[in-house]
Amino acid sequence: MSGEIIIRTEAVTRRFGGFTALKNVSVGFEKGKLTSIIGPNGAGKSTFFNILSGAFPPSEGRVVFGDADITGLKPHVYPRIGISKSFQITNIFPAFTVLENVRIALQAHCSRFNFWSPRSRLGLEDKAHSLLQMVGLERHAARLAKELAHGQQRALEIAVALAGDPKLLLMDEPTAGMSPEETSAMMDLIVRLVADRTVILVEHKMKMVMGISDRLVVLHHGEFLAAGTPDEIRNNDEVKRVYLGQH
Ligand SMILES: Nc1ncnc2c1ncn2[C@@H]1O[C@H](COP(=O)(O)OP(=O)(O)OP(=O)(O)O)[C@@H](O)[C@H]1O
Repeated sequence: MSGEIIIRTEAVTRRFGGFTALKNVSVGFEKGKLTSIIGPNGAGKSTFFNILSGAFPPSEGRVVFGDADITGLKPHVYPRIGISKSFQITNIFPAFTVLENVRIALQAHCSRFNFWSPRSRLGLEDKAHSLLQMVGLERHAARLAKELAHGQQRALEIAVALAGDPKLLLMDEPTAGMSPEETSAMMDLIVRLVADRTVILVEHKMKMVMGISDRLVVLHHGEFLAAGTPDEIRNNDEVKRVYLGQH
């Protein structure tokens, strides 16, 4: 690994009662890259993701973003420091149009003063349209969010997550429940997103992550197993052993 590290964990452990779901995990994530966190069922992927995204703090260890220790920072502060996460369609207002959903998200990131000036409102409208273009929903701008197909709702959710122009985007299973066509559209979108920012995702679909990731982090039984490029991971004997018999 040669590039600048945007976020890292230092000896992160997470316990739930007497059970240790994550043990002493230290991982650095490179800036401007797409890194996927993989591992068999119960490996600790979601727990690790939740610690990175601030959903809950580690029992031990630290999370460092840039130079700042963000361990235990409340989730609502994350967008302000440049970290967004995309994992729930509940971020969307179903009875509002696609455009309104993005506009509301943009407004949430504007100061009141700026928002009411006619110039910034115009800017807001343009920005909303360009975000919709980015995620491939421009032609659905006037439709109600609830009328969109599942894959399109996830794309809208990503536009909402991008409204704060995050440096780091965290995605939990972005293609969950998607058809093959929707999965392929989402993969294209994720690759486009990485042109301007860092993306970390958790995903079960191995073929997908192998195809689009710059780097992979493999967890197993709550422990760090390996990190590297898709080729390095594909050829890693320990990883092969862990995935043997799985698909
Ligand atoms: N809130 C919790 N309370 C108790 N145990 C938990 C909790 N969250 C996770 N675990 C346990 O921690 C372990 C790791 O779970 P986690 O969901 O992080 O794994 P995962 O790799 O995301 O799994 P999957 O691929 O099945 O989604 C599992 O054994 C799980 O049962």
